[in-house]
Amino acid sequence: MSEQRTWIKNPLAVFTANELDARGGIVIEGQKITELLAAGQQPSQPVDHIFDASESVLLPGLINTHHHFYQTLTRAWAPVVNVPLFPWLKKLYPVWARLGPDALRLASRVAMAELLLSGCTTTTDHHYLFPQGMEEAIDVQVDVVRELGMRALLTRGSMSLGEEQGGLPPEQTVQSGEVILQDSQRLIDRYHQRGEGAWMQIALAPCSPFSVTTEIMRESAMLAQREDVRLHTHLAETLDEEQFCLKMFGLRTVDYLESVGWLSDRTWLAHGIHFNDDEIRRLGAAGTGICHCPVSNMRLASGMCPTRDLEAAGVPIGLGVDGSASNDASNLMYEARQALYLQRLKYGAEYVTPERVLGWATRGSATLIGRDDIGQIAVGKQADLALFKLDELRFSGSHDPIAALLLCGAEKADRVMVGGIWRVIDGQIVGMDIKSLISHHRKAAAALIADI
Ligand SMILES: Nc1nc2[nH]c(O)nc2c(=O)[nH]1
Repeated sequence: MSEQRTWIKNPLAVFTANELDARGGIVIEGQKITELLAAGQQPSQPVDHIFDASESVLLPGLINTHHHFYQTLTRAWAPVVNVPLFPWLKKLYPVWARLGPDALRLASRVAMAELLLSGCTTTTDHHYLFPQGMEEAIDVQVDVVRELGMRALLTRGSMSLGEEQGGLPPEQTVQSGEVILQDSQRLIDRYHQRGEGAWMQIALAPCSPFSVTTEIMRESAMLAQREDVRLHTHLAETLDEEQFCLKMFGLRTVDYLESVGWLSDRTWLAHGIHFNDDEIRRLGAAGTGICHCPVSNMRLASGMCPTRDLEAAGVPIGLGVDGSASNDASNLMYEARQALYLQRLKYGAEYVTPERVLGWATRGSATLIGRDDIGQIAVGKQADLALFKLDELRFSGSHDPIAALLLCGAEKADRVMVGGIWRVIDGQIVGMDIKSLISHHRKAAAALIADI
C-alpha cells in the first residue's frame, strides 16, 4: 500500500533553515518530506490531504539540546531563586536525591509536553540522578517519550565524584564507575536506534568536572567510541567551575576535556561560556558543539556564551532550555527569543538575526546531536514540523512573519508534526489531559520538598 500524501499548502511564511524555496508549501509522504513547492506550484501527483497553511508560519520542528526534565519538580523554589550555580546545586542535591520513578515520570511528561507545545519535535535530556530505587530512570523516560510521540536522545548522565573525594555532590547522589558503565551499556543495547529517522537514541553524559571522576570521563569516551554514540556534559558554565578544574586537575576546562579524550566532534557541551581565544580555536578545529542556554545563564548569572566567536571558529551552535530549576520554562521558542536579545547585547543587532537564532534551534541543534535527517525543510528530511499562527493580540500589526515569531514572542505552536504524524492540533497535544497532569505533577513537586 502506498503512503498517504499530505500537502501543507501555501504557508503564510516558511523558514527552511537552508536556501530552498517552499513558499507553495511542502508535500509529505509517510514520515518524510517528498516535495518543496515554489509559490504557485502544484504537487507533482495527487494528494490525499491538504492542510491550508495560509495563516501559519512553517518551521522545521525545533530541537532542544539540553534539559534536566526532573527539575520541573523544583521550579522557582524559594531557597534557590537568587543564587548562582554552586550554592544552587548544593541546596538542590538533597531534594533531588529524594526523586522516585513516579515523580520522574510526571516531571518528564510535563517537560516534554511544554516542549512539544512550543514547537519542539526532538529533545535531549540529561538525567544524572540515580538514587536508590531509580536504577531504571532512563527506562521511565523512554516510556514517556513513546507516549508523547517525540524523537529523543536520552543521555545517561552520571555523578561519581562525591564530597568525600573533593567533588560537589553529596555521597548519596553518586554511583560507582562500574555501575554507571554497566547501565550505559545496557541502555545502548536496549534502546539506541541508528540511522535515518531514529526515534530513540542514547548518549553518555557524565555530569560536570566537579561531579565526576576523570576515570568515568575517560571510560565513557572509550565506550562512546566503541558503540558510536554521542558524548555530552556541562562545561565552562561558571568561573567557579574553572577554579575547580585548576585546583583539582591543574588544568583549564578545555585542557581537561582534551586530557580525557573528549575534544572531538562526538561531543556537545552545555553552556560553553568561559573560553579564551585559543580554546575557541581548538573547539572549532575539533568540531565540538556548544548548546547555548541563554535563560539559565542569565538566571544563574553564569555569563554569556561567545556564540559569534565560536561560530567563526567552526563550532556548531544549538539551543537548549536547560533544566527547569534554572530556567524555569521548557519553552524553546521563549529560549530562541532570549538568545536573540542576549546575543545582541554581546554582538550587536546586525549579527544576531531571527533567522540565525532559528537556525541554531533547528539545523544547528541537529548537528550537535549528530543528525542530518532533521532540523531542515528539504526533500528527504523527516517530516518534523512546527506551525505557528499569528492570530493573537501580541502579533497584531506585525509585518515580517518570521521576525514576528521572535520579536512579538510566539510561545505556542498551533500544529506540530513529528515523523508525518500530527502531535499537536489547534494548540492541544492529541490525547493528553493537561489538567490532570498538572494536578498530579503539583502533588509530586510538593511531596519532594516536604519537611526540607
Ligand atoms: N545549569 C546546570 N548546570 C549544572 N552543572 C551540573 O553539574 N549540574 C547542573 C544542572 O543541573 N544545571
